[in-house]
Parts: sequence; C-alpha cells; structure tokens
Amino acid sequence: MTGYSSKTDVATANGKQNGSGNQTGENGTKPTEFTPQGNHASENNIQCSLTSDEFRAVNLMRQDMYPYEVIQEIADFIVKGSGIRPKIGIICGSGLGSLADIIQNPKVFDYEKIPNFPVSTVEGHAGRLVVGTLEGANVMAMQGRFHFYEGYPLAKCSMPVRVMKLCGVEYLFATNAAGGINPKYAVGDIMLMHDHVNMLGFAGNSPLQGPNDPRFGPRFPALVNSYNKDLINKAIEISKTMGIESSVHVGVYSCLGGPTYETIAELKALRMMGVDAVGMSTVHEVITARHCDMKVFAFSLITNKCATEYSDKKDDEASHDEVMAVAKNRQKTCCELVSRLVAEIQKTA
Ligand SMILES: O=P(O)(O)O[C@@H]1C[C@H](O)[C@@H](CO)O1
Ligand SMILES: Nc1nc2[nH]cnc2c(=O)[nH]1
Repeated sequence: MTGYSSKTDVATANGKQNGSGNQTGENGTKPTEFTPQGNHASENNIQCSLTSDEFRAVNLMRQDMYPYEVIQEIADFIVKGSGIRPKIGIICGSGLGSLADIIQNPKVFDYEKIPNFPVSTVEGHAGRLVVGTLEGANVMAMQGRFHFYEGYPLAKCSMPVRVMKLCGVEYLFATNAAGGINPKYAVGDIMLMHDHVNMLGFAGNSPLQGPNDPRFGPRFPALVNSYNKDLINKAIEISKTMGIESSVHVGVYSCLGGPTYETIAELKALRMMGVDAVGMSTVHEVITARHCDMKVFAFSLITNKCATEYSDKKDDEASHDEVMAVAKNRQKTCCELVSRLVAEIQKTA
C-alpha cells in the first residue's frame, strides 16, 4: 500500500410530566401518569404510565445537555484522581477492551463511580476509564463506549470526548468493530477510516444539536479533513513493518443507529454511496472531537462480511458473538498498531 492522500435537558419519552396533580408515585409503587403531548396523542387517547423512579431513570438516560461546567467537573475528577493529564484518548470498540489493558500504571475508574457519567450496557464494553501511560505517553482509554441504540442521545454518547478534551487530550483514537461491505475486505482486516457517511445525521440527528457553547467549538464546524492524514500515513507505514499491510485498507465508514444489523437492500444502498464498512458508533465521537479541534485517528476491525446479494445462507447473518470472537482473535494486532502509533506521536512530541 502506498501513502494515503485524500484525493482518493431532557427529552422525555415523547411526552412530558403531567402537571395535573397525578404525580403521587414517590414511594415508587403508584404509577405517575404521563400524557404524551400533541393532538395525535390526545385524539388516540394514548397514555403511558411509569413509576416516578422509572421516570427519573429514563430522564437520566435521555439527558443530553452537559454544561461546560459539568464536563469540567468530570475532567477535574479524573485528572485529580489519576494525577495524570492525558494527551491521547482511546475509545475501545466492541471486544477491543484489551487496548486499555496494555496501559501501564493504570488508574481505573468504573463509570458508575464517575459523577454524571453514563453506564455501559453492551457486552464487550466493560464500562471503565483507564488512565496511565503507553509508550511513555499519557493516555486515557474508554473501555466501553455509549451507543445510540442503548437509549442514549448522541450528545450523551459522545460527552466523554469533551471530558477527554478538558482533561488535556489532543488526539482521539476511536476504534470499532464493523461489517465489511467492500467485497475486497476479509474478516479480521483493519480499515483505517479516512471519511464517513453520517446516516444518523442524514436523519437530522447530531451530537451538536441544541445550543452551541463556543468554549468547545463553532456553531457550524467543517468536517472535511476530519481524519488526520499524517496519522493515517504513519499507520500505513507501521502496518508494513508489522507485515500486515495486505490486510490494512483505507476506507469510508458509516454509522447506523442499530441495534439491528442491516438488510441486504440497506447494504446495497450503502455500497452505492461509497461506504466500505458499517457500524453503530464512532461518527458522533469524531464529530464531537473535530468540533473541539482534536486530531482524529480511527479504525474499524472488520468482524464480519456483509452480504450484498440475497441468499439463504445462514452465514450471511451477522451476530454479536461473531463480532466478539473476531475482535478477541485480532486484539493483539490492534493493540500493536495502536501502541506503535502512540510511540510515533510521542517521538515527535
Ligand atoms: O462499539 P462498536 O461500534 O465497536 O460496536 C459494534 C456496533 C455494535 O455495538 C456491536 C454490534 O455487534 O459492535
Ligand atoms: N451496523 C453494523 N454494525 C456492526 N458491528 C459489527 N458488525 C456490524 C455490522 O455488520 N453492521
């Protein structure tokens, strides 16, 4: 492979708390009634009953506004608690948690113990923040990311990227497990992301939706050149020294909402759009990172081949078990790629 150049507060469950004096569920046993707003709801007499505890839990999950000061508090908690100001932030994809296990002198924070932090709900995402050193560089790694399909708004999914920024992180390394749509890709290959197609964005959803705080970045950020070309080229060089260049590609990733894997028709459409690999994450993290001017490097581990023709083969069906198994098999290679790239950054620092 030759060097790369780019030519080639609270949204509620569709309703709001009923103000008619029905909120008597403080003991958690009597349901609090909510009447979804809007004519359709009242015309159809739709009602949804939640206990007040359930309502609070949903509200907490749906929270998508994190004021700068709250993010700063979380960042201070991590920097003070670890005694480290990290320069590189790593997000571990499904089954790639071992990227955080190679961090030396780790200080580990369970997400539950970090104030105002969401919790991980997906297998293969441990839910821990690991801060320490890698190849002499100060790093922090999310062993577990947040996905839209878990019920979190995109701003909440990518809130930790802002925490990284306020901790001092300059480089974001985002990794993911993805289905290979490009017919040349094989299971176990690595695709260095050089661009993305934001399907959730096409549908009007963005992690930057809502009021913009200019302390993070501009209202209308540009996204061309989001994926740092120097880092892509360095990763290609590293792949050659590792002898894996034939299984490393440079391509376009697309994020869908999940949790379903794609239909054949959807995969055909994505391929026509120039997408090489498809997943359910990363894009909102990259958008948030670019908004606050972080340098981004991202790669997909191809954990399954996506069929783009109809057939009755059971093999064509993606499964999370397969995703996890392939990630486990390839974790050593992914760890080596990441640590060598960190070493390169550290060398030029
Ligand atoms: O967190 P990533 O994007 O690596 O996880 C992918 C997308 C889904 O969460 C899961 C599907 O198997 O893997
Ligand atoms: N959307 C999506 N996400 C994945 N994560 C791992 N494989 C896949 C896939 O085929 N599709």
